[in-house]
Amino acid sequence: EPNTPPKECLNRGNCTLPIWCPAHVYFKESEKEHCMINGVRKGICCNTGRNFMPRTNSGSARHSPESLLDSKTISAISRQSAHSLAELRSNEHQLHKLAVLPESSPDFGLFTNSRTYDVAELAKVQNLADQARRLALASNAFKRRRSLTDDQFERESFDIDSTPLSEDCLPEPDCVEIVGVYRTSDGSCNNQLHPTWGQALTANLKLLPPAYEDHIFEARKFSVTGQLLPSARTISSRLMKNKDVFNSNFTLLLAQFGQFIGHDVSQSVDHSFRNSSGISCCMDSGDHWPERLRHFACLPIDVSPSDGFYGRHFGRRCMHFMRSVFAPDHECRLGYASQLDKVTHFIDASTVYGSSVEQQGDLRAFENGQLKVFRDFGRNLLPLDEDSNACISRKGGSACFKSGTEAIDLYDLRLQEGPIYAIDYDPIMEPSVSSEFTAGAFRFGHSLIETTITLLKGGRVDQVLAFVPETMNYPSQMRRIDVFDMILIALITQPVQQVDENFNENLQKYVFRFGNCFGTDLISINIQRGRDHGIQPYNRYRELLGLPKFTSFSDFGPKYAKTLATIYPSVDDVDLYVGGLLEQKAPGALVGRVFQHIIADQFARLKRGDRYFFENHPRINPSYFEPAQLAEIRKTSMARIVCDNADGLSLGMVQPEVFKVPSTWNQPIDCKSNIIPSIDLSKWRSIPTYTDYDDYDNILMQ
Ligand code: HEM
Ligand SMILES: [Ca+2]
Repeated sequence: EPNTPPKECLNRGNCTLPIWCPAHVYFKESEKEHCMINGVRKGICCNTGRNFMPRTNSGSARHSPESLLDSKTISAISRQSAHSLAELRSNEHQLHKLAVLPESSPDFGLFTNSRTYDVAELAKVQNLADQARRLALASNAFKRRRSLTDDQFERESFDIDSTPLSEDCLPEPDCVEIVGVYRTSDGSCNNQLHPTWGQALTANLKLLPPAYEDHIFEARKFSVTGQLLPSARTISSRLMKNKDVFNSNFTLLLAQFGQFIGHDVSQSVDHSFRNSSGISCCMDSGDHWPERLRHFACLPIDVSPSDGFYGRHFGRRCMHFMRSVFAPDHECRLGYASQLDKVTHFIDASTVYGSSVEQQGDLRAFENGQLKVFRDFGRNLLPLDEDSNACISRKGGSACFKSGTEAIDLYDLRLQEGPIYAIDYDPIMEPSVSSEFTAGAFRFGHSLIETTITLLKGGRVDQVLAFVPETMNYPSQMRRIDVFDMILIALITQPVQQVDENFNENLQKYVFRFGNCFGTDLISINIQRGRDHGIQPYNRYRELLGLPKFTSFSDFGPKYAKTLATIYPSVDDVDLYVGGLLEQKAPGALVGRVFQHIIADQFARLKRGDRYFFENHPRINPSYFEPAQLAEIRKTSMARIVCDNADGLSLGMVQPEVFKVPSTWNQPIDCKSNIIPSIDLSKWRSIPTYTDYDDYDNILMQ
């Protein structure tokens, strides 16, 4: 840089990372004021916009709709949106005779993956979905009546607190009732000013105002040139390949743990009929439903007649895709729709324990604080689920067993020296999961997976299993006594694949295939999910991060330029998921800059926005750990967790860094060795309590 920006913001706002200041993408270059964060990172001076984290909010316009419309009109809008929803529901009722997903179809598998099982939870989800849709319909009516521009609607916010529309706002949890020593099971009351932040069954946030076609909730459909966008399947089939390209540094455990964390923080829910059965978005014949018979939440993917797999072999023209349900806005405003996250956004092992008091009750033994277990050949497995259908679900991580089968506890994996307590809790940092993360960047993991997992026994190949469909949703494999160790060994030794345009063929053709000739295409689903969640095209995120925008397809590199140009009308149309997979890798990273920032932003939110983060100081975190306990926690490692959870049948040695393949510097050692330290639980035996934190700090200093 010819001239380094000043350390502080001289004229306006606070110095923040560009990703936390979406409003800057609206500034002209000459209006942008740069600054330095901690003297090392270039930041931007920020004080305006929505969904962003700077300290001041003075630049953003907040209106009450009453200042723009009289209360009679507001009431009319409220009635009208209730009426429109009722109409949608009555059409849905008609469809129920026609368009129920057959349970044997691959699309049913996809649906069970993103549905909700528990009757009480389903009712809650459907209620919230209705509220949110009414608000979306009201937003639409409001925008039209007031002739608001798209731009105004994106950047300004319209409080509806004191209007009849507020009936559909998210209810505030009553935090006073809760004795706040530990996390609540649904994540509520973590943030004391915004008790719904991070709570289960609340909205994903958006890093940029969404790219909805109508700026409110309809999925993006047209190119910036005005032409139709290419179908998600066209992009998948023309651009994505099935070559094996390994990354010989990292092990499959990295992918597995990534998926585990991903599902701890986010699970979207597909629309279903009121009685929980699946809605079919394509006719059994493989054609699209005529418009009038298509459910309002269906967003089926076009399949071209020349499609080499679904089209030519199976005569399909339509790929099932159901939209995620919406959630009401956290702050009771009119505006664009956001999607509902069923689980607690925080990293809190909700994959294991569930995201509500009811789910926890179901899993706990209520004896010595332990979980219920299923004793199988002398091993403790998770309890079996009475619902055999759950076998093809993602309920709590995996299936047939209640909750997750992943027998790993969540510990922080850094063995680092540093201040005893973290000091960066930030009560204005919204911890919610972003759509960009969960419906885009964090699905980079799908590219890591190779076709098979090889199980070894005594150094010989015992079984070669295809990830899809032979391991996915077949947890009964786990009951073969020696399989668990063999899987663990494979996870810590087999390398992942590179994050790129290459995918395991099964993920592109046979996901949820079961007994059928074909399954669904996860890559098409990911691209369509991005459009469903209103994720902006890739280039907008370059802008958001302060990176130069791509001006032509050749900026993606010669390898992709030609193919991209035959698919997309403009470089400004490239979907985030696609651009993120193709972008040049950042130094030392598995992914490129844009995915890297979106992922880093998310983990920063999840840590800094979580009052109960385990390292937080007792002043902040009421369930803090004693320094001696923290020291124990920090001793542990993923290697120790693998060792301690193995059955000890064939797994007796692991390399200290299990996310990396064994090497000269990372040689397998005996699980009994204290080179892989264990946690000393005796430090939890006596729990001193401090009433005065200054005392506490004095003890720390000694
Ligand atoms: C064989 C391995 C895997 C299979 C078959 C698989 C399959 C799926 C499916 C079917 C969905 C739902 C798609 C939709 O309806 O939008 C999904 C979502 C997702 N997957 Fe994977 N996945 C695998 C591995 C991974 C890995 C390794 C990661 C990350 C490192 C990952 C991250 C995610 C995320 C973040 C979501 C979105 C969750 C949500 O918010 O609902 N997956 N996956
Ligand atoms: Ca969680």
